[in-house]
Amino acid sequence: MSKPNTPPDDSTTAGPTSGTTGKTGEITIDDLRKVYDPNGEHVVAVDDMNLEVDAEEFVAILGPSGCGKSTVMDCIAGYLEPTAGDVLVDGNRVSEPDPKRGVVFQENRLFPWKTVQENVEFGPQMRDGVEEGRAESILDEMGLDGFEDSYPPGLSGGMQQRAELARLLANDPDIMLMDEPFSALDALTKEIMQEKLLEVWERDNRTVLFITHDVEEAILLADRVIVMTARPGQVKDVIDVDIDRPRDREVVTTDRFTELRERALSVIREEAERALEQEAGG
Ligand SMILES: Nc1ncnc2c1ncn2[C@@H]1O[C@H](COP(=O)(O)OP(=O)(O)OP(=O)(O)O)[C@@H](O)[C@H]1O
Repeated sequence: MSKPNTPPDDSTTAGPTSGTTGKTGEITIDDLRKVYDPNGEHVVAVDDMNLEVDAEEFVAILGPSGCGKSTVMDCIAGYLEPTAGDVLVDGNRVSEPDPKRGVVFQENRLFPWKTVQENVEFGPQMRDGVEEGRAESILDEMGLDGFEDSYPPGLSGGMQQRAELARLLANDPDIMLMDEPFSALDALTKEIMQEKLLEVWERDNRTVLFITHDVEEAILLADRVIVMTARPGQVKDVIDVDIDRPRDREVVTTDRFTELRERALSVIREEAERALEQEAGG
């Protein structure tokens, strides 16, 4: 990648902060366009996408399948270079991955040949060394006390995702980029993970960008829900989730939650139908 990236890839360096707030983790997506061109196919995944995410905000992204959600996230992570436009974090153009922008996918990226604790310590070890007792305390918080020496393949799906979250937190990220992180989990485990994430976020206030297909999950967790259009993806609707925090599962039974869910569903339905028409049209 050719574009300059101002902050060095060093988590010990105090990075620039967001304006006058002193907070870090502000994301600016500015006229983002991403075109894939495998075998000359020219797939415009995202076009004219604009979005500001405040430092420490929790934003969920909903949208029809294939509308470019993961593409946007991969550009923020620094895995993909935009075709046009910019992605800025705290005012600096993103051009490569950085542990300050931690990513969680549906399938974990744990090393199967390393123990849970070794996985959690791997990131810090590669940079400035492991702080005594830190991995243990994060694992304890994730409910993995006693599983430090287990190998990931021997754990349940929910425990693997908790270990994945612990691995991410060990890097002390400003931004957590989460791409359908709980969608492969059973309903109960998913609820437990949502509560765990809310607990961690409400305490640490890191910026979270959370892709999901689950409208209830988006509204339960986020400050704002962004609904994207069918491909090429751009922002179709922004829903402010004006429900008090801390939130618990009871909020899903409230009238306000139902109103927000209906609004999100109707916008997504419209865009999902457009996406289907596009597919049918080739
Ligand atoms: N590496 C690639 N090469 C070619 N086309 C790609 C590539 N990656 C994604 N695409 C296409 O770009 C579009 C957007 O894909 P993307 O994965 O960002 O969408 P998404 O909204 O995350 O989808 P889903 O909800 O199904 O996960 C899709 O049409 C997809 O097929």
